[in-house]
Amino acid sequence: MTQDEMKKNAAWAALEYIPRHTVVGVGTGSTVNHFIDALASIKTEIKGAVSSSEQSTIRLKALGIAVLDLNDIDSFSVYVDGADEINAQKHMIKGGGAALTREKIVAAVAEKFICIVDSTKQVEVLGKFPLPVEVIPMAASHVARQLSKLGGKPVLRQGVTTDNGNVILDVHQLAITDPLQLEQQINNIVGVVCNGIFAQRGADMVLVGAASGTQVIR
Ligand SMILES: O=C(CO)[C@H](O)[C@H](O)COP(=O)(O)O
Repeated sequence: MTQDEMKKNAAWAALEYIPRHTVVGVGTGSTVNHFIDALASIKTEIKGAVSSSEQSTIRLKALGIAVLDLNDIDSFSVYVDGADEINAQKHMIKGGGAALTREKIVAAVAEKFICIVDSTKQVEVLGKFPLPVEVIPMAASHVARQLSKLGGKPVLRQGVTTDNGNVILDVHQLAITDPLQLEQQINNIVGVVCNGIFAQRGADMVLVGAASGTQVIR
């Protein structure tokens, strides 16, 4: 089974956990693209979606799913998104697709975060995947210096501007043994908009697509 087939299995398995007649939170990425396809199959049974990126919005609308403004919604039940890495505590690194800030915002409003991944994303310690940090462009050098002091090797992601008009620093060589603390520490650097550690708001449930079937971790 290919990695993409494992992603697809996890994504379609999420349908079972989507409450009907409500708004659904939708993440970003290739795994989520499969989830959007799955969501289209029940589009008449949901009220619409809140999207975490322009990319997902385009796909949702193309498949006839209404996209709602987060500011018009007080709360909703379920947010479904992928991850670049996830540990046993359901803490994640996200932002490989540069959508981390909007993902964190939409996830914050959801009652439940369902993470859909293939089994290659499961790790013991976060940090092998370079940690994405969204930064105000004029602060990029300052933030890079501060991230270096934390032991990381920040690299500006070339040719990428986020949906919010910012840049991404990918921080290599971090062994993230205390995700909660590092998430907060990086947030405190002036010029940082958001970092890709999702520990304060981790996942509530993980669906792991593997060759042997889809595993549910609660
Ligand atoms: O955080 C993300 C986008 O910002 C994605 O969820 C993450 O990069 C995983 O992507 P994929 O499903 O393509 O492997």
